[in-house]
Amino acid sequence: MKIGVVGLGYVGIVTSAVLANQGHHIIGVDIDQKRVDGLNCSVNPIYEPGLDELLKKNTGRLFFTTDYSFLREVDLAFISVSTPTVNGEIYLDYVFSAAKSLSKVLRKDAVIVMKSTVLPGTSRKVREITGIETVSNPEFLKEGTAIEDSIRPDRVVIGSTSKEAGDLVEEVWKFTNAPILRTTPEEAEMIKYAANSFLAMKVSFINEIANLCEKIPGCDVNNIAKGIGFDKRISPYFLRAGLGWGGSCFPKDTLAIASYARSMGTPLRLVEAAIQVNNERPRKAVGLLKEMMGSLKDRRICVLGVAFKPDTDDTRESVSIKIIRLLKEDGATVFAYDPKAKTDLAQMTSLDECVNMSEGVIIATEWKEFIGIEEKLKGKYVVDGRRILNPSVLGYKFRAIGLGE
Ligand SMILES: NC(=O)C1=CN([C@@H]2O[C@H](COP(=O)(O)OP(=O)(O)OC[C@H]3O[C@@H](n4cnc5c(N)ncnc54)[C@H](O)[C@@H]3O)[C@@H](O)[C@H]2O)C=CC1
Ligand SMILES: O=C(O)[C@H]1O[C@H](OP(=O)(O)OP(=O)(O)OC[C@H]2O[C@@H](n3ccc(=O)[nH]c3=O)[C@H](O)[C@@H]2O)[C@H](O)[C@@H](O)[C@@H]1O
Repeated sequence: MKIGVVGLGYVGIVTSAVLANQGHHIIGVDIDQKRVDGLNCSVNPIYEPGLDELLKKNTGRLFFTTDYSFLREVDLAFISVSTPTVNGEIYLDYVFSAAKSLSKVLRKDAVIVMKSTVLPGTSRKVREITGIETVSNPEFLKEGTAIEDSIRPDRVVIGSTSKEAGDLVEEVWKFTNAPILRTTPEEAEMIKYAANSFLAMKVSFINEIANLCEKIPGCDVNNIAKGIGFDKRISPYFLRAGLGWGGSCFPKDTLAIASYARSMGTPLRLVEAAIQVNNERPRKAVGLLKEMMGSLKDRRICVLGVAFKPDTDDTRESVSIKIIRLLKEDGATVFAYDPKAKTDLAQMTSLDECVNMSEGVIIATEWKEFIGIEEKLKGKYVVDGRRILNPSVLGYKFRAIGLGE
């Protein structure tokens, strides 16, 4: 098929590469000229394991442009533009702007596929604006394992009002062999928010249990997570206690659905509580350090990990960035190291420099590279925010999330 992909970010580039690899011809459109020029010269603006290789392997079937008119002949066009929250509410202008541009160029029998995460009713509105069948096909990939998640998703959700349009989208994802759920567009949109909210809530739940475990001598939240995770009804996933959830999606999606629900007169109290618990996590990390070090004024602190999670260079809503800000507010001099991500807020150094120059260390992201660095950390005040260190090696200048004294 000839497929358009509008919005070349994490989702758009991965979708382009994966579908090109299935033999489709992809025309990717973005408003960012630099991004498009880079992609046409095999310069990938994002880091995602395996993505560079997949893009290179399929260069013959991938074309990137800022010009929507190249989409005239496509059978379907994905919308994968950003849907941020502004003042706690979803901002849909990028989606509607993309839809208007598509309406000027697409064939009337083409299909628009909404991959962006949008509130219930948005895909239907895009259909009204464009006069073109619009199918909701939410994306569930995780950064860091985006290609694998896209090729082998747990399920594919297709929400359509037209059976034929839904069938066309089903045809595209048939290769995944994943269970396919056909729904209304609103149900598909709601499934996406319910999934992200539930996962975020699960993490906030274990983080609250971690807070309690810290008060109980001999109690380690990791063992509690293991113990409850064996129960198939709970499952072991998304029970890693730590410094909370960041990234481009959980924070904005929980806020968007909570605010939407309030506007409908049915607040999502559990989701709101999960957000509140999460908002407290950065201060928690700094608090644990202060419990050991006292005032942080003019003290040198190393933050290990800047990305919101390992295997990505994405720092959007990263807990680490929030921790760096809090440390600076307390007057600390902050150094940071991350294998892939960068920030202007702290002095970026190598791992060894970061640790050696500092009195205190906070592990904010669980990169593999930080596993087994206990020897390097000896003598420093350490907060293990992601539970990757062996507490018995580090002794008394050490605090870990969810570990009772
Ligand atoms: N990042 C992720 O892991 C996931 C993201 N999503 C959802 O997918 C959507 C996209 O997310 P990301 O890929 O992270 O976004 P992103 O911010 O990385 O990329 C979005 C791209 O859209 C472009 N864009 C904005 N307006 C445009 C327009 N009118 N025409 C053409 N291009 C335009 C921007 O220049 C940018 O390159 C969001 O709704 C997000 O919630 C869903 C699942 C996973
Ligand atoms: O809508 C989206 O954009 C995506 O959001 C998340 O994916 P992602 O944000 O890439 O990363 P996750 O692996 O879900 O991690 C999110 C945050 O939760 C934290 N987390 C995750 C799991 C856990 O057990 N504990 C924990 O603290 C991570 O450190 C990270 O900060 C969802 O997992 C995807 O299914 C969804 O498609």
